Amino acid sequence: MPIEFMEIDGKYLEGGGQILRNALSFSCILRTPVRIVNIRANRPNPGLSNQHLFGLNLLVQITDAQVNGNYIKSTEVEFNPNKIKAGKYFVNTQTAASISLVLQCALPVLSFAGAQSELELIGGTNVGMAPQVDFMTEVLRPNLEQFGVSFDFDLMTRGYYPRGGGRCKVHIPPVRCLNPISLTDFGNIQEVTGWCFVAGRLPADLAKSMKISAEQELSVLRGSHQCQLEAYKESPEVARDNGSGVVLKATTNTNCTIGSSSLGEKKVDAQELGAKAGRDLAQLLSHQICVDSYVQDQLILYMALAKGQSKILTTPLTNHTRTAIYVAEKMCGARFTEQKLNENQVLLTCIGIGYVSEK
Ligand SMILES: Nc1ncnc2c1ncn2[C@@H]1O[C@H](COP(=O)(O)OP(=O)(O)OP(=O)(O)O)[C@@H](O)[C@H]1O
Repeated sequence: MPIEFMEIDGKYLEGGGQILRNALSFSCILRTPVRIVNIRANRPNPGLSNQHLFGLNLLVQITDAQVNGNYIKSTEVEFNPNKIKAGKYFVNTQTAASISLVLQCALPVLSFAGAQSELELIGGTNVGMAPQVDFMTEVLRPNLEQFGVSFDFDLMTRGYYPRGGGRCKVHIPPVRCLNPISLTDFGNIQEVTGWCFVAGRLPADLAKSMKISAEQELSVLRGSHQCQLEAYKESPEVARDNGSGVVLKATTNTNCTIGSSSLGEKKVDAQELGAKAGRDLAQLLSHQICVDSYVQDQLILYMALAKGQSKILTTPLTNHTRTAIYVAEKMCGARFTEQKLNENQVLLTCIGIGYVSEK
């Protein structure tokens, strides 16, 4: 019998790599064969790039999938997974391809593997257009924990653009099903924490200046919360190349974790790096939203699979989120409703399908 593939249009709205990752993750979990066409059609370099190909091939391994089109620049992939296998997996991207984005597509799949898995990843830990690994562990993870999903993350080395070489081990415990979440009450800010780092030949003073400018922007926040930012230089054993950045997070007494970040380019304007992350976080907090705009799109798949109604109070929806909703609704039949409360706040509700893993 010919295989019936569900077709996902990779040029829908955002038209980037995330459609591919989400479609593949759903495909593995639901055992739905999927054909993704027009991959990354809205990007200047369409088709699979390194990070996408390594993510795809990892999922091929995890599910013994039959696959067509898994090569660089491919704009169409057919993917037919078998059962998810828990185990030890290793991916060396040999570039600065984002470790976080490889993890983004593998985490939900391995969470439903029925037993603990270990994933060793080599690539970029703090690179542009992707969550820094610190954002994954400090900001995204506490949000995912509300669904019952978690992971342990051991960072051995950091990898920056262009050489990469960052290395981590991720341990992923199994879950059978996901709790629905309700993140709609901002409450009061409890604590603001953050990390301002430099590495390689960059002087430690730059990190201090990032910290000062971030603190200045955060000082507009009212309340009795603690603000504790660290400024440091990575040791040469951990980071061999030049790199710099800031990751900030705020927690509230109602279990919200909201983050912001910035990443240094070749020429580092330390003051602006700190100020940008500080300004972004201060603005999110002044709008009293519970889920920031980068966590927003990364929760869609989990909301769709959770049992029953999930609700998040968040920023106006990003194109990444609308795209993730398109994939989720098409692939698993979950239903999302968006209610605009005002210019800065949207209430996003989802009736999840209550997926339960086979094992
Ligand atoms: N600064 C950031 N902080 C946290 N998350 C981020 C940040 N920048 C991007 N992301 C997340 O990374 C993902 C990027 O998806 P996207 O499809 O744009 O990227 P991609 O796979 O690198 O492909 P492409 O090259 O096609 O853009 C999204 O989930 C987005 O929320």
